Amino acid sequence: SHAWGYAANNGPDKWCTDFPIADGVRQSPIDILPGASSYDKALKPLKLKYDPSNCLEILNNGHSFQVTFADDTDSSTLKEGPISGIYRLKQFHFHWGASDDKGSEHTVAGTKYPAELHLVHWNTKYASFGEAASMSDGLAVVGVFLKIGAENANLQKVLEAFKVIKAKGKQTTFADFDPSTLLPGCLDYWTYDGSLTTPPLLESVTWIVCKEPISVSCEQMAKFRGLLFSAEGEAECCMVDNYRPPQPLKGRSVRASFQ
Ligand SMILES: CCN[C@H]1CN(CCOCC)S(=O)(=O)c2sc(S(N)(=O)=O)cc21
Ligand SMILES: [Zn+2]
Repeated sequence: SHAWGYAANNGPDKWCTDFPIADGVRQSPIDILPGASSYDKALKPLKLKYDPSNCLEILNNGHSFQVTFADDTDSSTLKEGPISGIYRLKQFHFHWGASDDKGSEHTVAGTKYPAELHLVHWNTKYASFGEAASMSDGLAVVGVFLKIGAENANLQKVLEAFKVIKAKGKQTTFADFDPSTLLPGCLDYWTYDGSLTTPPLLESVTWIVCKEPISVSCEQMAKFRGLLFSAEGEAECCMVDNYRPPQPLKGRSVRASFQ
């Protein structure tokens, strides 16, 4: 069986063949309906603490690009919010479209954003990321929407690395980056129980989606679209539309940390 991707022959509508959980009860992303979400006053503010020295490398994995972090200590963590305990930052990555009218995975009352940032954390009650990824409370992903506007200076360092990770399988060292510079000023969020949005689609994610987007310029979005799904020597295939569409809610409730 050919590897999964986002094309017509291996994209989201085909994933259920190799990953039957694609039709599961807590799949992500979803369309968030603010009017149907319930304010929960027990939800705490997000407590995010990131140490830039934990930043290791940036790589093109053929599905997105991701920045990976050292996760052998509690120096880059997510606490409070809807979760209990300590979750460590493992990596962040993005999803985006071929044009500015699509690209995010979560949508808000049907509105698609041009891109979405995911900060992936794992529950330290488990011995490793790999073990946590298979547990119902194993992962917590913070999602941040990107909206077309002013150039985002905090993205420049990431964009500059693209020239050396253009093709699938390329990676390079990436140091001293503080992912908190990519968070919006207001950390109001929606939260619900979901899954990875790519295979293996594990139903182990507490989703925390920020209401406020961060900005990205259309020139910066053009650079995202200059990355390739394809490896060196293969026919070039632009890395665009690497997003899964919203999935059925199947009775789940979405809580809001704000009124
Ligand atoms: C391209 C593969 N993407 C996966 C890779 N990982 C999963 C691998 O787990 C097996 C042990 S991951 O936990 O880093 C992760 S988080 C998200 S998302 N879009 O839902 O934030 C996708 C993925
Ligand atoms: Zn993602």
